[in-house]
Amino acid sequence: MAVFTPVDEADARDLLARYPLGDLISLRGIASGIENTNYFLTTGRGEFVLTVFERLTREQLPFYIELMRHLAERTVPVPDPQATVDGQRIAELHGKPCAIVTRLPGQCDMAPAEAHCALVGAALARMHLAGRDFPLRQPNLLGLDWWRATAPVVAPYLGEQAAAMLLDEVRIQAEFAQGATWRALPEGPAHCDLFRDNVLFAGTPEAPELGGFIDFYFAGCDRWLFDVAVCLNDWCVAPASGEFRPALAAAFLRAYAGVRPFEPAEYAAWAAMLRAAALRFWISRLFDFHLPRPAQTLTPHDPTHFERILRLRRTQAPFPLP
Ligand SMILES: Nc1ncnc2c1ncn2[C@@H]1O[C@H](COP(=O)(O)OP(=O)(O)O)[C@@H](O)[C@H]1O
Ligand SMILES: N[C@@H](CCOP(=O)(O)O)C(=O)O
Repeated sequence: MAVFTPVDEADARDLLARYPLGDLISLRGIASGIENTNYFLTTGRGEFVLTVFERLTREQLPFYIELMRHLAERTVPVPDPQATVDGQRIAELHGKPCAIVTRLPGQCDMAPAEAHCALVGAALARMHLAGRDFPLRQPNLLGLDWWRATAPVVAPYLGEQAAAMLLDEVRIQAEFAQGATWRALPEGPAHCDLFRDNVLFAGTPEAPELGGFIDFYFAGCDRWLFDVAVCLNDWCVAPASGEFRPALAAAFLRAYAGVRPFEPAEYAAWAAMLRAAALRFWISRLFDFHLPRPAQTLTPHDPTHFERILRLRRTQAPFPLP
């Protein structure tokens, strides 16, 4: 359950008094999610999501909030942060920063078909292109520097072989990030966590329509190919083994490349990037599993899933880019 900060109707009314969004009609806590407190908020002007930020500070939020605003303005389907009557998109509730964003239609689909993968691939490429003129810069805060700092912290919780693989992969990724191929990769604002639970679909399972992308709070400027690799490792694999499902991977990559064709450096970097994406989530899952935050009440995600995926990506040829 992801309501860390309880919000009652009186709180919501007080908050809404600062926004031109009409009166409160209903307020309902959202059970899923692991980072923030989220409520569905219905007002006289429509349906919104109220997020109370549990981890991010007010100073860290403008990058995420302005990025969503920038993308929404360019018709990428993402939550649109609403402004108060005095033009602020970040407010405060119970001493924590909060935001009200538009509610996107649909639900996530944890068993996607080719049609879902194609919709997400094309929209991800559109999102990357739409972010090119976004003026704020913030690195992916869970990128290489964080892997280097955190891998030695979590390695003692692993067996000898797994710890050796973890530290070896961090070393390889650090070398890779020093090279000309990495420097030539196109980059810009990236979602960095576009897993199946962060994409909503309307329509029907047979004829899905994209509701949009949510949960931008791990976003940062990174190589666009990293976003593609994060998606491939989640959307296009058999859940038990982590092996690629070729039809899903092909549908995703073809749709992405149909909007933004891959560049030569991206072909050269693809195998390393699939490993980087597996490493990123293996480390964060190990960290959440072995060193949970004091207030964390949720079951952490299984780290061994990404250990398995990393091992596969280190030993098998990658699914080819089109
Ligand atoms: N803008 C939105 N539109 C519709 N549903 C949303 C929106 N934002 C969040 N949700 C719902 O809230 C859930 C948790 O949100 P999420 O951002 O993933 O939380 P967390 O950051 O805590 O992981 C999502 O799975 C989705 O059901
Ligand atoms: N996608 C990450 C966990 C981040 O959680 P989210 O609910 O905020 O997307 C993982 O699967 O490890």
